[in-house]
Amino acid sequence: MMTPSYDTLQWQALDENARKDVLQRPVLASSEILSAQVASIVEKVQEEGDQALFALTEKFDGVALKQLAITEQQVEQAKARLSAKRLQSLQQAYDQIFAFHNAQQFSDITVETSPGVVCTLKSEAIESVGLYIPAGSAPLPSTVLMLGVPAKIAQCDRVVLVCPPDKNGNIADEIIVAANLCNVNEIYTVGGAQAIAALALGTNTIKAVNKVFGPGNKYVTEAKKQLSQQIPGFAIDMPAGPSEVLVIADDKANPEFVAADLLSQAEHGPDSQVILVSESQRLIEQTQAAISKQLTRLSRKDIAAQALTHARYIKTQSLQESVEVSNSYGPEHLIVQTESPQQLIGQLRNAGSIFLGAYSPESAGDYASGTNHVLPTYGYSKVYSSLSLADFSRRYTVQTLSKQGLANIAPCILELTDAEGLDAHGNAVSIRLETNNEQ
Ligand SMILES: NC(=O)c1ccc[n+]([C@@H]2O[C@H](COP(=O)([O-])OP(=O)(O)OC[C@H]3O[C@@H](n4cnc5c(N)ncnc54)[C@H](O)[C@@H]3O)[C@@H](O)[C@H]2O)c1
Ligand SMILES: N[C@H](CO)Cc1c[nH]c[nH+]1
Ligand SMILES: [Zn+2]
Repeated sequence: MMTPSYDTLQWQALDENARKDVLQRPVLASSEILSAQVASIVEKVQEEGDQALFALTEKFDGVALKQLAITEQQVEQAKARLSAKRLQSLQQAYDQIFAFHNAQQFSDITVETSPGVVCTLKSEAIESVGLYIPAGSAPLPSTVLMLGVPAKIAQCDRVVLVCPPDKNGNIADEIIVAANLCNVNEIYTVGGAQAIAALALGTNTIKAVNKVFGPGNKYVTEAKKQLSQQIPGFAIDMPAGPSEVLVIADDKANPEFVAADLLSQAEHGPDSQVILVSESQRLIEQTQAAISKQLTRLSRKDIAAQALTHARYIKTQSLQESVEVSNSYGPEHLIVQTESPQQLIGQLRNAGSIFLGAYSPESAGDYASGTNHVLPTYGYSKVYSSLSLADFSRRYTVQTLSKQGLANIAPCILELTDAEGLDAHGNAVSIRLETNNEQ
């Protein structure tokens, strides 16, 4: 097991460059090599289609698959193997996620911006969507619900799920059953960058989709980025990479709770990043002691210990300064365990999902409170939103102007077409007002 780092950094003592270094994501260090590796996987899928999917699965997942598609019979078998308790928990999580996302339904917005000028904002489901479910390190059925529930509510025509195989070539029963709860139409056993390439480019077996959703490791995230830049009309949800959590805690926080929260994300993978920011030296030291004690009891202690080698413990001068550190890092998850966390809402910026108070662990949002756990990482929470129902549809506008409505705004339009020197635009307005057209 690797030795976690327990250095405490005094924020005040760091200059601007040192502060940037401290808040850098660990995975970005090798980005050029990563980009070349992923580009060659994408090229192989483009050239060889299904054959590449089988070959790359054998190379990276260590299994020789006979087929990619999961059959209806396999879905029924997966259901039959799960215990009643597990089925009931999947159903309960589904119901709560459904409740929160169903409340996000869009209604048309119609505004008569000027007499006779009627503008409407409408929404329509994206036709075909691909859901990436990570399973390299741990199979994540909870992610199926986070992606499948909004896709179902949005009524996307075709919902395709991809997931890497385990060492026996299988997808976890819980993933298949969760997909079935969400009415997913197709399930394929393939993961990594090659799965994203198949969804974006299409192969004989896996037809291309319009948009790919879901988190994944650095290969998956890089493939999403590259393909969305290369293929016109193909989109991705967001860069949702290795998990991150930043905890702001004050002197009154329970160090055992804080340690448990940090470990809960450290166990995702060696690339996960966990950060504690506090103005209390005592709380930091007690949390470090609690981490080293709790770590030894975890089944994934080796993975968590690796992530803890780049953990950060940052001592600030005040709660206000802790908030500033968090805002400049832009964490995927932000947990606030302070005396009055509600008072910080409004000041807390750039976080994908915020958990307030001692009894709001991130695990609640990861599984079952109802919010979405697919969230921007790498600091993209500064510009991307957490996943929601809106991501599964597109908005478009419709407008209708009466002749009088057009006449009312014609002087404004003509003045501006003149300013831009675009006569044909102006003509498309004036020709209508000059013509006696009864239609
Ligand atoms: N941001 C979010 O919202 C969110 C949510 C859930 C999970 N996550 C993150 O998702 C990630 C899941 O990662 P994972 O690895 O467990 O599963 P994964 O399914 O993302 O990746 C596994 C695949 O990676 C490919 N791969 C492995 N080694 C490779 C190599 N050397 N070269 C090329 N391809 C290779 C393989 O094809 C394998 O199937 C974790 O980092 C977790 O923290 C993020
Ligand atoms: N914390 C992850 C997002 O970063 C989501 C997850 C799934 N299962 C457990 N956790
Ligand atoms: Zn998690």
